[in-house]
Amino acid sequence: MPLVAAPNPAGTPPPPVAAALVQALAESELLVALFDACDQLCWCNPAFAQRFLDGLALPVPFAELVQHNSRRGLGVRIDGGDVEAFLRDRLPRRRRLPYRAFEVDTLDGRWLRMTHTLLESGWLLSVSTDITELKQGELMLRRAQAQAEQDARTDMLTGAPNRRHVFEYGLMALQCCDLAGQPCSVALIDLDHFKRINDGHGHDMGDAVLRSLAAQAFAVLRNGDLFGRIGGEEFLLLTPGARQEQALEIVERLRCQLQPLMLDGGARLPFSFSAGVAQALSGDSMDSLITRADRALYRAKLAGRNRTESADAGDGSGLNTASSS
Ligand SMILES: Nc1nc2c(ncn2[C@@H]2O[C@H](COP(=O)(O)OP(=O)(O)OP(=O)(O)O)[C@@H](O)[C@H]2O)c(=O)[nH]1
Repeated sequence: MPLVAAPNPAGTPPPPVAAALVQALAESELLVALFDACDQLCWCNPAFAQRFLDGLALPVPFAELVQHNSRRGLGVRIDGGDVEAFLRDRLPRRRRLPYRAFEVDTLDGRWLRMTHTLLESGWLLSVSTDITELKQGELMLRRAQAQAEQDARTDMLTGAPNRRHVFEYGLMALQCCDLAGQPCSVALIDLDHFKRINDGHGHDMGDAVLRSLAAQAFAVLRNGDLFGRIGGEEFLLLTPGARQEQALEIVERLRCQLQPLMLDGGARLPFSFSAGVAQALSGDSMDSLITRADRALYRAKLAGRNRTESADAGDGSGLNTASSS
């Protein structure tokens, strides 16, 4: 007999509709459960039973259901793993709102989106959907996005921050130091006769030298310092909070301790760099600051390389010379 639409679709369905509803719940992949006013699980559909009942006979108290599934390694993941504390916290809160929707992850690594509807009778209808695949996709997307953001800031050859990131971080550091009345210095670092290394040992060996310099620089950095690659064989060390003399000390420590590249067979390929150090003046941009460091670097190259020169009045800074070789 064809079903006739009920005059009040929200009211009690006629028996055939009620039977169809129960059948639909039985076949559904949704996890459906009904808890009575004393929080005993009184009815659930097969999907829920298969997942959480594991032979438990109904009615079963909510607390027992949680304990049972926690022991089986299938229950809700509980921070700190203290099931009793979880129950003490949750039991009074389960019926505070007429409707709640939330996500939980379970001990077997799956995710559920759950809804709790408090019925007028005081019973609680729980309907859950497995959203594990959705969550995994979301996680992969988040990881890919974080990786893309990291790649956009990183020089792929050396793993050091790239030019864009150095300039962005540098501008921020300049502004912060200026506001705080703190010094901020940079060292422009340029490998010496790098063309000769490329020509004499090959481009790959040149690449290995670039990587070696970056790795050795990371080892001398202080918290808040940044060492990045801003050009082919040109690097910038940014030292927020450091005066010119302190930046000079840091770069000199790196220069004097620089280890040669170890080649196959135990041979060593020594390399060096020259550097120019400059301290920011109020209102300096990254460009104006680097221009002064570049003039100091130029003098270091002219003076024979493998040395560090500091910006002085002649470079437009008005600061004293503090060179080292
Ligand atoms: N291996 C390698 N070489 C690079 C890279 N980027 C730039 N170079 C090389 O770096 C060399 C820079 O040469 P120059 O500008 O003449 O400088 P230099 O030989 O270091 O001489 P000085 O700076 O005057 O001491 C060029 O031969 C470039 O091809 C890179 O990513 N890898």
